[in-house]
Amino acid sequence: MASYLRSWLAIPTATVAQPQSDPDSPTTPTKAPEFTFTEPQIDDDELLDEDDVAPAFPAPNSAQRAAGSSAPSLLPPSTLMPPPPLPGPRRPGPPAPSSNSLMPPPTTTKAPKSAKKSGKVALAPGHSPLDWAALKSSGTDLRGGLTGLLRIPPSVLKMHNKPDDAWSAFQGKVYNITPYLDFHPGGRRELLRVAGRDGTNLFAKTHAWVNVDFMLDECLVGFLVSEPSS
Ligand code: HEM
Repeated sequence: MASYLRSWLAIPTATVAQPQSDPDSPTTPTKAPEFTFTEPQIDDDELLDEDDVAPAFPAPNSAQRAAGSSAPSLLPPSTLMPPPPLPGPRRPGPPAPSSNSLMPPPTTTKAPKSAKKSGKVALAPGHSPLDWAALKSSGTDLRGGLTGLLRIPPSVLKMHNKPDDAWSAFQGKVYNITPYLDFHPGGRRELLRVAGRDGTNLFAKTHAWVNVDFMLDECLVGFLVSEPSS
């Protein structure tokens, strides 16, 4: 096969017909060279190359050939390959823990020493974050009766420092935190620490990742302004 392809890829033999040079007649037009394509001679035997030869069957080293038969046949068991050995008994593994084999390895039973105690409190039933979200979107007044937003100086903020009337400022915005007290995952006491004052720093130290603007948007009462000069 390969030699057949080679013969096709080879440049065909070209015979160039030389123009008849006649020195006496210079006006004779010069003929263009003629190309003659010579078809390659393919020997029939060449068409069958080693690539085309089918693999021997049965394979030269097979049991069938050893038995002297060209077709598969039922051979006496003595001529067949022996079956693979059966898996033996399992090798003994590492020794089982002495106390209870169902216990996890001792390395995972101890709590990590560096784990910080969570400051979260158990919220009363009906005070989950989902309940807070539901309350916010219920249309209930969470601003303590205010209809507009106020300009609130620190002296006014200070006056709202009781659990039933608690305001706190976070990043320049003043919120009525009273309705949120029982919903705060960190507990009422923690949140009341910032009642009547700016809680921005304490908030950022505790959980900067919490979105206060979103959590308390319905509790916004106004904006923190500097004390008016008298
Ligand atoms: C009014 C603004 C506040 C909102 C909306 C708020 C909201 C939250 C939220 C959503 C969590 C749960 C955080 C989490 O699961 O990762 C939380 C936890 C907590 N908050 Fe607040 N918080 C506020 C103010 C404060 C302030 C001012 C303090 C501190 C004085 C505080 C102390 C805590 C503590 C200690 C936790 C528990 C953190 C933990 O150990 O997981 N929070 N708060």
